[in-house]
Amino acid sequence: MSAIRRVEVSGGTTYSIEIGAGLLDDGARLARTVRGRHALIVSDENVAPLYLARLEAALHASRPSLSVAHFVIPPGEHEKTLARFGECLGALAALGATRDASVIALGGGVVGDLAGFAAACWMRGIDCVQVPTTLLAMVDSSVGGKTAVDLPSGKNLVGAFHPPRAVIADTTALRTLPDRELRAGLAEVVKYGAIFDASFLDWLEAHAEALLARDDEALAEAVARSCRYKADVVARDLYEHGDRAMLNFGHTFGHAIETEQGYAGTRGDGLNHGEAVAVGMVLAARLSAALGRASAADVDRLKHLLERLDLPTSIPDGLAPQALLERMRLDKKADAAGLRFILWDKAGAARIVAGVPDDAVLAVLAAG
Ligand SMILES: NC(=O)c1ccc[n+]([C@@H]2O[C@H](COP(=O)([O-])OP(=O)(O)OC[C@H]3O[C@@H](n4cnc5c(N)ncnc54)[C@H](O)[C@@H]3O)[C@@H](O)[C@H]2O)c1
Ligand SMILES: O=C(O)C(=O)C[C@@H](O)[C@H](O)[C@H](O)COP(=O)(O)O
Ligand SMILES: [Zn+2]
Repeated sequence: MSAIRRVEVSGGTTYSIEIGAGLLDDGARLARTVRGRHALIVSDENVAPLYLARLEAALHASRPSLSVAHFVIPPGEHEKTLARFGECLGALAALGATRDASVIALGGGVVGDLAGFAAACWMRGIDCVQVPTTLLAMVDSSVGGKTAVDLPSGKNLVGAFHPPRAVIADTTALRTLPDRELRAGLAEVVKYGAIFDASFLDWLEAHAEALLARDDEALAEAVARSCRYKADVVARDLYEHGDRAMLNFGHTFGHAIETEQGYAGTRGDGLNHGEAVAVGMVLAARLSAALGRASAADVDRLKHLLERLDLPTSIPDGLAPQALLERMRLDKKADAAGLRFILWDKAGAARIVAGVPDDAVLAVLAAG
């Protein structure tokens, strides 16, 4: 087994993110994170045939007394719903899950958000162990404790902050990830450089080809560095009263696109989350430049890097600017005073900005 990278997350609850090849088969490591007698593994129909039996076997070998059940949903953002959340709670009830039970989220961010929210709510909160299998989930959604489901009216509108008990990321799972989903994860990786550290953008520019070619070392390094950026801000601001909102760079635009497209991304006829964030980051960067806050050169740099990673950088056809603006009004950063955006001062430095005129936003949306 190659070296395991470990990132500690503090801020209320403390837990470890462990990143390495082969961790899915490390039953002892998995079992150490699971208290009690019951564990419900939540997964989706793409991931379960690949990894569920392995995870169950590893757990059983290490803790034969553990009562393990699974709840498997169809794949896709359109499944991150209150209805599936209810079914997941039903699966916990059928298992007889007590307050020391665990939910194990085996999959991408959809599974992680849904399973995490079920864990947050079952008996007012039980453990959730995140076992991310997409790049996006390894670098972002498995960390930090944001859990949620979508409503037709907006992304992640029903949820809770519920930090995981542990995150165990087996990087070999990335070998089966479709190219499109790998690229989607890279969008959130670029986000960390864009908001926190221009030197990480340099690193990404130097390693773009290696990442796309799934070089093990480059991917593991990208995961670990991303987790460190996220752990750092989550430790300071778990509940997103301040700096954590930087992680929403590109998301006000991106979530509006996903919602307006009816969460069609993973069904193939819309943008998935990472793709929508890629477009959203370019729009947020353009808005920053339009308001005199960032240079055109930095906007071009970001766009060029995303293009090299084969990510979309413009709004898909058929989405009206006014409709997207209306979607943004349910963004969770908005308050009684209106919308707030994460804007750029320059590459590697972002801030939350209120009072952005609708006209400026509409102009950016109209330019695509
Ligand atoms: N909670 C957070 O902080 C946070 C952060 C970022 C994103 N998110 C959420 O995460 C979701 C997006 O997550 P995602 O990009 O992982 O999408 P996803 O969960 O839909 O997974 C993408 C696709 O890859 C498949 N898949 C997963 N792992 C695989 C593997 N190893 N091999 C083959 N196929 C595999 C899935 O079945 C799915 O079809 C969105 O709902 C987004 O809102 C949450
Ligand atoms: O962890 C965070 O904080 C983030 O904002 C990470 C985002 O990448 C993620 O998409 C998150 O789910 C968005 O949160 P929301 O509060 O805008 O729904
Ligand atoms: Zn995101």
